[in-house]
Amino acid sequence: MTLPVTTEIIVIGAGTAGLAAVKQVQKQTDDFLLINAGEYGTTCARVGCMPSKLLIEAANAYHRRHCFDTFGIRQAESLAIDLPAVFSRVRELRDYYVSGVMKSVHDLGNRVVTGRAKLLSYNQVQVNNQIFQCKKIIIATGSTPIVPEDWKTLENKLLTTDSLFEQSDLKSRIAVIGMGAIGVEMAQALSRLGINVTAFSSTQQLAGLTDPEVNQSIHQLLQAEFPIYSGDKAELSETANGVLVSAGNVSVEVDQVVAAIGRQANLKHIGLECLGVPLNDEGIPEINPHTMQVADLPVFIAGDASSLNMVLHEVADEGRIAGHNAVSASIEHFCRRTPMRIVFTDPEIACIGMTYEQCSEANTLIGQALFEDQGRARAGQQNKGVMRLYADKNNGRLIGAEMAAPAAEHMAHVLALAIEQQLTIAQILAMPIYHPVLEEGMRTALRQLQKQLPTDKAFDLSRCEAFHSEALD
Ligand SMILES: Cc1cc2nc3c(=O)[nH]c(=O)nc-3n(C[C@H](O)[C@H](O)[C@H](O)COP(=O)(O)OP(=O)(O)OC[C@H]3O[C@@H](n4cnc5c(N)ncnc54)[C@H](O)[C@@H]3O)c2cc1C
Ligand SMILES: NC(=O)c1ccc[n+]([C@@H]2O[C@H](COP(=O)([O-])OP(=O)(O)OC[C@H]3O[C@@H](n4cnc5c(N)ncnc54)[C@H](O)[C@@H]3O)[C@@H](O)[C@H]2O)c1
Repeated sequence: MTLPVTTEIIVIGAGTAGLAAVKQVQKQTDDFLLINAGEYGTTCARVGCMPSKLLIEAANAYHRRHCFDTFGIRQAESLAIDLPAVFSRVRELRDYYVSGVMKSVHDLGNRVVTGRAKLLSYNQVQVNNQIFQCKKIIIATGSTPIVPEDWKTLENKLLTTDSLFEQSDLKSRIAVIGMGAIGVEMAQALSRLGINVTAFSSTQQLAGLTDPEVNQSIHQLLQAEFPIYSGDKAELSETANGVLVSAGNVSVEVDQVVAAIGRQANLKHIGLECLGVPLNDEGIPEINPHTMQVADLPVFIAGDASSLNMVLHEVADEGRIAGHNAVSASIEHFCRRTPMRIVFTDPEIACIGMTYEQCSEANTLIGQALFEDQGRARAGQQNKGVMRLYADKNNGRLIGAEMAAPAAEHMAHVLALAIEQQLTIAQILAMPIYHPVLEEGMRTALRQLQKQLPTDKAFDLSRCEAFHSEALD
């Protein structure tokens, strides 16, 4: 082995978190190295957010044909899906998104080292038989789909989102195992693309929802499109023709399986044992979510690797916090944003702020809106789903929301801002809401909350002074 190479900062992992950390580090110094193993281009652009949304867009576009007749558009039955063409577009646009990331990595020039990093101590990293000595280490190694050892023998009958978007065609019967965000998104998309999908969920709760009303609503809507067996862990065994999926007393034979049973942090073989801090069952040390620091060591863990919140905007924040603290004279604490998760099913699922489960029953009021009869939703044949808003009984503030509703992705952002700003229901109702928009549904839920509060129920508008002009007053 050659003499150690010294550098100020080492960032391990060129994903969204790692690249965000590098950007932050570059504000102070160019004395850093970015070490990456595996493919460049980030999980988000390569095999995550972007290709999954591309597949969903194609599936939803095709699915719209079911309401064409209602709109007076005929001969929808002559439309057909061309799966190879669908996947080809997914990859073409995916490659475009990836190329943007590749350019930013390329611009880092010889600051980038390709190879698998392993920690030797809190200030030494080994890559390709070379030792690098540094002052601070940022670990942003991402996560990997969980695949039980005995499922791996199924080889190409078993897909994950790492392989799904590489397919040029799919077999006709697919089981999706796990109904978290990935499972519900992919099961609905594949079903809408004409695949005979059967879904399995070990829990009754879909996509992390905790509100039983919202969960029941989306469960019924999805169940109308494909069967969902929930409550038991699925087990797989190979058959001559495919795979037998068994859960409780249900057994279904399929051609292929998509495993969506969660993701695990890529920390297993990185050598965290050398840090001398306790590791949990998943091999993860305690990480301060406001600093991203591990204990009081010069080591930070950010992004999916931290397992704190595997969604992109949080992952990017964690990278920035870690990068900032790695080059700062002292460790700074940062507030985290209002929690927000959006799952791109139709209707979309969203959870903002406190979940139903986190709200105290004694201190929480609930306002609800059903979208079945909502004006704009009916106009667009999107009239399904429910929104539930939670307010603090004591101060009238909005504290959380769960929904499965059309355009939830947009309403979620408005609600997140309101929660972040600690607005009361009366203050939120003071904003203008246009007509006819889906947000009028949200106003229904807000008004329901307002009626339960001891504040002014009569008017959404606040009172002002008279103008003392006959014409205006
Ligand atoms: C199918 C799917 C859909 C998703 N959809 C959404 C969505 O709609 N919205 C949303 O907000 N989030 C979504 N996510 C989550 C989001 O994509 C991830 O949270 C995010 O991409 C994780 O970024 P990261 O930087 O932590 O990891 P990554 O982008 O995975 O980067 C980690 C990098 O580290 C490298 N690495 C690993 N080990 C080592 C090592 N020992 N040495 C050197 N390098 C190493 C890896 O090869 C990789 O290049 C989705 C995820 C998936 C899988
Ligand atoms: N729209 C989005 O924001 C989005 C989309 C996709 C993924 N993601 C992120 O990716 C991460 C991973 O997503 P995920 O859906 O893979 O994981 P998850 O942990 O959210 O869900 C996995 C589900 O599989 C179930 N399960 C586990 N073993 C099972 C078995 N043997 N049989 C049946 N069910 C089983 C679990 O009970 C759980 O409900 C999430 O944390 C999410 O943050 C986000």
